[in-house]
Amino acid sequence: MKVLVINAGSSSLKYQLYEMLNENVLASGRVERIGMDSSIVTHEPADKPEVRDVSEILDHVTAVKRVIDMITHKEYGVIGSMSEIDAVGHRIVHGGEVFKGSVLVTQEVKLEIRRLFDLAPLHNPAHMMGITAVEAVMPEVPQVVVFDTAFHQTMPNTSYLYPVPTVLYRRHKIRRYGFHGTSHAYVSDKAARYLNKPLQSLKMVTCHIGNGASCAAILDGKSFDTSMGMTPLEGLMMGTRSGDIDPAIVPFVMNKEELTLNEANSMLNKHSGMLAISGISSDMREVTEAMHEGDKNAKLAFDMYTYRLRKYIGAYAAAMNGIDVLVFTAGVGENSPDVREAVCEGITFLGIELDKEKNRIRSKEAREISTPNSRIKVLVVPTNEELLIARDTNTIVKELQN
Ligand SMILES: Nc1ncnc2c1ncn2[C@@H]1O[C@H](COP(=O)(O)OP(=O)(O)O)[C@@H](O)[C@H]1O
Ligand SMILES: CC(=O)OP(=O)(O)O
Ligand SMILES: [Mg+2]
Repeated sequence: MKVLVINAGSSSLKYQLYEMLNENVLASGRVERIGMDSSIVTHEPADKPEVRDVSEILDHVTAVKRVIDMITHKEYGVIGSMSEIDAVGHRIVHGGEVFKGSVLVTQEVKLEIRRLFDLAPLHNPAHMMGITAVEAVMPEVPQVVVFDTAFHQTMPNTSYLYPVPTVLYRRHKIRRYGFHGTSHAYVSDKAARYLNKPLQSLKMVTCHIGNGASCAAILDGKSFDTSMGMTPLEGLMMGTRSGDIDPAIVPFVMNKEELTLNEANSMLNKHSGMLAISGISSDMREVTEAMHEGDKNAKLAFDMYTYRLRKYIGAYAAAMNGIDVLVFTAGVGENSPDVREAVCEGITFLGIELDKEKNRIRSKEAREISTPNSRIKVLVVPTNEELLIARDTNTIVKELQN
């Protein structure tokens, strides 16, 4: 079976085409700047050179058509025609309390995703555009949706409720949902396999630190707590998101600076985090580089970022009454030895002993970076959200065919 995985954002659409027989990626790529004056299309076939193209792509339907053109192209395509695509799997950020696992797209499912627009205004409307675009271009092809929130639906109410009037939960479903669930699920499973131990027997903290960043406490193989909340704003300090702050700051600043709701939201989501503190960039590479060149604000941003991460790891070790495995993943977690070292060197009392040389080795494989004596195993596990989406899509569509 061939599965096309789509991660649609408001102005971008990323894709991967899988052959599920051997879980090979046939091609991947992205359309960026949808709806802007010049959109950029990047297509990476597995065995051919990368293709880049700048053109005008005004909406998601056109973007999906371009993707199909790319993967079926005579020269740089990887399949003969669109009819070879058996199913499409989508990443959906918010599944609320309704979706506890991946499902086939039906009218009802689409209605539910629409009902969740309120809870994820930046993400879910864009995903819906992806779904309707695929429907328009490939009406016969079954689609499956895989939710970032689903893995965290196992959290106990002590983890997911906020200490605010309970009417807010009953009326508006205000609670912690957590995100990056597909990634936390993938890397925790992979880490247990790497260590050759049953996942259920390990107390794990997984750190998905990319542009968005979240930690999860994994107990008995299930999500027990996670740092993102009702929206992907809570928790760790991120590229442009503040993470945890005193909630009283919001009405205070709105009043003092005469900010609208949108402006306040934008301040915390787009103009905070590492970008705000470093004054340089939201990108950890640029911040680290500036820090090594002696920039004080970059160093402060780096120190705050790693300090806040250590606090969460400590909190989750306490929450689970122990920790056996610490996992780093996503853009920063997989590629920044500086961040991993700063985090691990600050929590040695927990029983972490980092092998500094191993930590500096670059690799795309899952690997251990703690010493043999370290009581807590520290691993770097490259995430693969797309593969899990492809697997779920494959399973659900196969069941449909039987
Ligand atoms: N070599 C590197 N060193 C430090 N940070 C890196 C490196 N490569 C990537 N990153 C960080 O990874 C972040 C992107 O992570 P990623 O998981 O790809 O994000 P997204 O949330 O967009 O999927 C970038 O902002 C960058 O800071
Ligand atoms: C939910 C979320 O924060 O996603 P991303 O890391 O892709 O921004
Ligand atoms: Mg990501």
